[in-house]
Amino acid sequence: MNLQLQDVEVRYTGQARPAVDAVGFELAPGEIGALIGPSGCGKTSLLRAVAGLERLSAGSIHLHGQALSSAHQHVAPEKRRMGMVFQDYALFPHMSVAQNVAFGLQHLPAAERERRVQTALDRVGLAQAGARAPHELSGGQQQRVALARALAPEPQLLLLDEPFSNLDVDLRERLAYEVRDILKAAGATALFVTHDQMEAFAIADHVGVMNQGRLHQWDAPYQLYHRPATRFVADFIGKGVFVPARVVRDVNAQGQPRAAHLLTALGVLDALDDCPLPGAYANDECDLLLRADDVVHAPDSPLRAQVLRKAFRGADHLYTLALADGTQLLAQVPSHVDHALGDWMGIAPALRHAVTFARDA
Ligand SMILES: Nc1ncnc2c1ncn2[C@@H]1O[C@H](COP(=O)(O)OP(=O)(O)OP(=O)(O)O)[C@@H](O)[C@H]1O
Repeated sequence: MNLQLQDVEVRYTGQARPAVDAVGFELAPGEIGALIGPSGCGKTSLLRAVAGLERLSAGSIHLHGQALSSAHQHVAPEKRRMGMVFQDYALFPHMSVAQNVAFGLQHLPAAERERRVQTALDRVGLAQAGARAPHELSGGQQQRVALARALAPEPQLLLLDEPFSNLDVDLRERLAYEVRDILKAAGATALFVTHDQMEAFAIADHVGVMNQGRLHQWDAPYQLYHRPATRFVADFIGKGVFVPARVVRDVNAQGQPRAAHLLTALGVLDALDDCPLPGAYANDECDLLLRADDVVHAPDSPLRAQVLRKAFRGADHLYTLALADGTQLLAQVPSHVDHALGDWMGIAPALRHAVTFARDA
């Protein structure tokens, strides 16, 4: 196992609560991890702790089995063999692109240094740019040079702190996919922080969702969206609402107990994978997560909902709807289905598995 964090805690003096609170996860060699969460959740503090720029008050960090940080031990940042990429590129303006990339390679013989610089520039698609000055390059190209500089010393772990936040939206998205390809081609193990979940999903194999210092879930993007472990993750990732549901099991015509199903304002939801069993929640009452793509447009459906709001998003509309009993839903509907505010439209539930949580107090 490459990077291993166990019960990591970071405390700043004068702060009542730890900035990072009992966080643990593992990142295998060649994997890319991302940390996301609302502002102040502790993701930057955690990344800095891995880099050795913050000390731990509890827990431990290991890389390739070597202890780097604990409450009693602290390997200096420059001894950790980690590369870092920051949001502001931090290229040296008076050096050429090649000199920037060679910066961490001074200990190597000239020929080897030359080879590493060329390989790193090749990897980021800037093989011809070595002699140019940083200011002659676009923002995206400068960020790729910063990536080449971090990759050139072949670090055991690459840390990226909001690497795209200074770039415009179009470029960010393109560069995010490119960076994934570059890191995978280099076989690099990387951990990065971003506030943009789409970016995290585009790049990372595993994404950690943090809130108030705690890591709520460390999982593949698909799992975060479809199997959120906590109500916070369900809320933070993707669009959705919680609707009250009751877990029931009744008998079929032959008197056999049927699979458990859910009673909701949308009707009876059955044939669900992973439906909770009766008794899973107090009084069998829970809240069901309904994603915008769990509710589909169904013109002939007897289930009708009124359009409260709609947001045009190109390929689809995101409708905010209300059932006759006032229950609000979100529905992602192809944009040619164009209802006016106040219209009643037919809808149907289309979920395959139930994500439920204890009823919010
Ligand atoms: N040097 C510091 N001294 C004291 N408190 C700090 C320090 N750095 C961060 N904090 C506090 O620790 C908490 C976590 O901050 P951190 O910067 O890690 O969060 P973040 O998730 O990266 O936020 P953002 O997305 O806004 O950068 C916050 O409450 C912050 O105010």
